[in-house]
Amino acid sequence: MPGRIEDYALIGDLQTAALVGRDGSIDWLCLPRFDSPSCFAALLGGDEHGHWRIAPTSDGHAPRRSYVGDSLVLQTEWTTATGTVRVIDFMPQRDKTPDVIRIVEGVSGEVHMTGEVRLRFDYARIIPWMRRTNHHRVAVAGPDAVWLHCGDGVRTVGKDFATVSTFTVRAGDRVPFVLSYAPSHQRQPRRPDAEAELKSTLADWEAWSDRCSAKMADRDHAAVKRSLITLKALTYEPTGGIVAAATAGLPEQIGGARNWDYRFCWLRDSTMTLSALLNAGYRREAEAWHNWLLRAIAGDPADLQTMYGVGGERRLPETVADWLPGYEGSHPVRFGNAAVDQLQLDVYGEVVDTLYLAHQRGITIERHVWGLLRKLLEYLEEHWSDPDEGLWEVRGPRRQFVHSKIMCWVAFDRAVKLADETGLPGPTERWRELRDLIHDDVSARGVDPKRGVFTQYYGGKELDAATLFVVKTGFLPPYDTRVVATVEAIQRELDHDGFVRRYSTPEGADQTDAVDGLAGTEGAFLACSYWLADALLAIGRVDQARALFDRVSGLANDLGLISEEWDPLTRRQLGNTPQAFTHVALVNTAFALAAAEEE
Ligand SMILES: OC[C@H]1O[C@H](O[C@H]2O[C@H](CO)[C@@H](O)[C@H](O)[C@H]2O)[C@H](O)[C@@H](O)[C@@H]1O
Repeated sequence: MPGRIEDYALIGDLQTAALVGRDGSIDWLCLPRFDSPSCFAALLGGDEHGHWRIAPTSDGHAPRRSYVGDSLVLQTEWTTATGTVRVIDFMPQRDKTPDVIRIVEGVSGEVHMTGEVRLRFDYARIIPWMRRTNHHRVAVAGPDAVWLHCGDGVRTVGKDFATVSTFTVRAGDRVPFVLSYAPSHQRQPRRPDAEAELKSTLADWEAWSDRCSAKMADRDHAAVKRSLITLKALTYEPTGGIVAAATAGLPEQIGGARNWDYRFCWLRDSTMTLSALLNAGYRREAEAWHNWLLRAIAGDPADLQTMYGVGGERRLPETVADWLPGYEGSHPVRFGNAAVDQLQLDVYGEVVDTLYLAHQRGITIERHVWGLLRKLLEYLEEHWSDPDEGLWEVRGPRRQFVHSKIMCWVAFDRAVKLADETGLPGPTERWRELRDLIHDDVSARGVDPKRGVFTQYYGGKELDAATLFVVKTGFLPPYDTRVVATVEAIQRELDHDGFVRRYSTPEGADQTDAVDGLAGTEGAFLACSYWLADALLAIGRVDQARALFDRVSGLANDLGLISEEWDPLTRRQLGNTPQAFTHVALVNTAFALAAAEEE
């Protein structure tokens, strides 16, 4: 049985990531990439779906955990009746093969430990063939091979298709375990020196963290730093692509059907991530992502997708893994994501906005990039008034979503600014006209005439937290009465016990007539809670913004990690974890608060 979502820690090597539970069990690991099939998927079922636990044989619960400094090296410490033991978990930034290293360290007394590795390939569909070599156990099936080295002197036995070890650590002992992946047709990969890798992994992360040049309030420092490290950990180093989260299938409602695969690069999520990294001084990441973007979207502008694979792949077909029970019975479990085929017009605005931010931070917009941008805007000129699935990726009918239109306005607005500020040639008069046309259209059709608030879609009555972008993007000034009325209405009516729902979902599990076309309901959407704090700041309500920011950030687990949503009733995190969208929003609100509080 997996732990609670907030029980998990993240380790990773900038190409993939693993989730480590409080009980010392790695319950999620996909190799060799974020979006590869898993070899540990206990998270979406139980131990039988693959896991690797190392923990004291008895008293194996309630450990203390922390990351070592500003790194992604995790240490979990248990105090038992006979002594204290620490397990240090990390993945070295990759040289050739992906490695997971676990060093068991005796702190005091002596502790009897049990290790159990149950490898299951292809999302737990395949039990690999295990064999023993001199120093390793190797698991092979189809294209994959995993090599496991258990510390010198640790005796292992095969039991129920798992490798089990029992050993005792005494104060001062350090017992390394190494799991390495290689394609099965290749030779055994080089076994890394665990202690040397620990040193260099710590040094890599500390050096990266030291590059942060952002200003923030002292009280927000730890949360922001951890969020930035998490965002970096979600970046696929070889290409610069940024995944929305490390996991697939974690539910937006426990036991519900809203279980999606987030191990892809959404233009929306990654442009926001990029802004946060740029604002924190991480220019190299910005340049890498910028290049990833240009490769990913190259071609016909009509083919622009909402999301891509980490290498820029375009086909991400959604399949149901009916052999997996799902997290606490939340099924179906889906791999791939059908939202890839949707029309989400907001992404045009997000892409142009990010290019504008990059330009403001000194990154040159090259001529071929400008050419691509002009083509995108030609396409948008023809299509901005089409209905779409919107940023919430509804699976109901397409609508005229107000947020999508606001972001189309952003696309033309930023293009005009870019042309004016760089001197790059373009039909700026036409872009100005389109910008004004969209503004008029949204003002006329996106506001409830009775209440004077922005609605979710043209002609609707419902609210949508995404309309807070009306002030975030500069579409309207903060003192506009429609802005203030919308902020107050969202604060009041989308409230979910002090947090914010993204839009209203009907109660009851069998209703599929909701705008999103999905059965069931969901928790408070944490990014939206931060967006409300941003909007409150914009309209001068700094104290309310601070209180909301602290409340949301207080939901992070003991390691500073947050998933997509929160259920205030059961007080549990929900959805994929850790989620870039939430951490980005945390970082951006912290920066905005720092500026407002300094004033
Ligand atoms: O709620 C339905 C949709 O949920 C997912 O999308 C959400 O996550 C994306 C990644 O963080 C984010 O960009 C989007 O705005 C969110 O709505 C899921 O990926 C969709 O397939 C699903 O329809």
